[in-house]
Amino acid sequence: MSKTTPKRLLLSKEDTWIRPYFKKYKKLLALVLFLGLLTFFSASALMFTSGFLISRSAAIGVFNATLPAKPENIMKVYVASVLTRLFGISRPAFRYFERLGSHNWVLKMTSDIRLRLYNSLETRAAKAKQNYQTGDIMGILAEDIEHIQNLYLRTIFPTLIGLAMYVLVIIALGLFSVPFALFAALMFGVITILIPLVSVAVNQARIYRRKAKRHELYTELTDSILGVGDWQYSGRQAEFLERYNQSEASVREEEAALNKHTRLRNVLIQFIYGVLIIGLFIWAGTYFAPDQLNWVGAFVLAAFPLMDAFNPIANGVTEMPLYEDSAQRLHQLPNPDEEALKEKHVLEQLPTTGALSFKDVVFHYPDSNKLVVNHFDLEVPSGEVLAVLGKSGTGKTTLSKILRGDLLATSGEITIDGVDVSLIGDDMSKVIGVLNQAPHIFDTTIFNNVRMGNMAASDEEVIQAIYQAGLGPVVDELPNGVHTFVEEGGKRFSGGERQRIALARILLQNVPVVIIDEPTIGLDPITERALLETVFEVLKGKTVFWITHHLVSIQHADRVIFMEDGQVKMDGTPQELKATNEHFKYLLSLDDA
Ligand SMILES: Nc1ncnc2c1ncn2[C@@H]1O[C@H](COP(=O)(O)OP(=O)(O)OP(=O)(O)O)[C@@H](O)[C@H]1O
Repeated sequence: MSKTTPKRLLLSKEDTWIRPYFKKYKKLLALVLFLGLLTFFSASALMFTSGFLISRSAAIGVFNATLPAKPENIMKVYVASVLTRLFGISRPAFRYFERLGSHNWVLKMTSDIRLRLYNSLETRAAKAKQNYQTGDIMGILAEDIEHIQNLYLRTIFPTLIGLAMYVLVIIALGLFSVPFALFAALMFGVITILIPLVSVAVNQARIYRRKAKRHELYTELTDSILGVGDWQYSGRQAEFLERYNQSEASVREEEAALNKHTRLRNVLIQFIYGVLIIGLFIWAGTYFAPDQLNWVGAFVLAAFPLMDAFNPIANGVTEMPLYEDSAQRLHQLPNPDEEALKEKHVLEQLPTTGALSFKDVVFHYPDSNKLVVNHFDLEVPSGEVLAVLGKSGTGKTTLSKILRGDLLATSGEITIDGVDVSLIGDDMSKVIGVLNQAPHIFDTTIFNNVRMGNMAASDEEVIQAIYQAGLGPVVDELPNGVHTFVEEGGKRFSGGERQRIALARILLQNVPVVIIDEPTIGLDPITERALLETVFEVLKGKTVFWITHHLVSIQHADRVIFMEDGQVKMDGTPQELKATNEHFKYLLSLDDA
């Protein structure tokens, strides 16, 4: 949490998350405000007519059967009774429709914001995964968006309605007496303007603190629940509970301080009301002639419902810093509209030939400063088979994940046919296929597993890919052929056969680039060699990024690089390296053996 207050964003011109909805749903907003105004008008009018009715009835003795009632008096009482009934019905009716409208407005708007949040996170999934913990996103969804709902329901609507009532009441009083209207303007001004402003100034820091603590609580709790097994295995459940209870107590402490302030503020507001009501009583008592005293009761009673209109303003405005903080956090997310534009641009020119370019790429995992990829430079022409060798932990797999956009480079540029990989997004599966140690085999038929590579492919194309991947001899032996169920995880088939199913899927995907990350681990040398023969045969023409530890089939590579500490240490054709490089020769001899 920063101590300095950030530049105000909420409802400013730069606000792209909340302000635009005012325009988008402006008609419904105007209706809601109008209904709100009518609700309070009806409430005051109800009290006014009731006050008049009671005083008048008492004065003329309508209920006193011994006194004769004049027809004009009865008429006045009659009109007042009808109006009382009318306002008695219209007040809850307007309230109901105002609630319906305002909640409808807010739900529309928050559903738009949620969608926008999803798009924002989804368009840059890799970046989001790196930059936001799950708890962060929970915090945004649960806290920030809820705050924005409250911003409207508890602050903006009541404040606008309250201020409009304020103006109307002062004008109405001004018609009777300008000095008293000025006095009321001052009193109501203190309640609707001065107290809310002072309250927000006094509580701003505390509200930020409470929000930061609550957010920490969310993040911590989510992380801890996701890793609850670790807490249990390490026997530290008590420590976990202790930490959680401490965080919660600290949030409660802030809340208690805020509640105390709210109680004091409410007492002050009630006191000012008291002064105002007494003032109103005295003024009305002197203003109306002795035979018009029933208006006194009407005026005094009409003032009471105004409390309901003005009270929420102080509460709502005091919460502004909370909303401001939520607005700041939402604005830190990537702007989905801009991202969508970029992606649209990229979609029109999705890579087709597969020329790879790494320029000064640097990467470290968020929890470590070690540069796993360290100022890495490499150009791979389209159609080249590149073998990437190197000791365990030198960053080969990490580099391939950056290439696929699953991880976002800390700095540097990676492009395929000139297109920045981070912009390809969900379309990456149309550009890069992956054959790795553990291909995902779904619990369905061979045919369906392969079809997943390209749902638009025809049956013939699927079958062709299955045969190209060398599964012909296997499926021909099966009673149901390509429609045989693979069983869970493909356990009906051997490791080599599972890799061939994955290979068939890649063939159907028809991608320009394929990453091969040691798919032959665990296979016997004969199966390994046979699989690699098929792989390089069927992938001819594609750019292949082949991560390997040993040199079986290395003759299929056009070029070999050695990685060390996240950099290229050696680079050449297999023939060149065989002639010049001792380490390469040594590895070859190991494989031959
Ligand atoms: N998710 C992760 N978080 C933190 N560090 C990681 C993560 N994944 C990998 N590393 C670290 O990054 C370094 C490079 O790992 P990487 O898997 O890219 O190496 P590699 O060369 O592919 O290794 P191998 O040949 O064994 O597969 C290692 O030190 C590894 O411990």
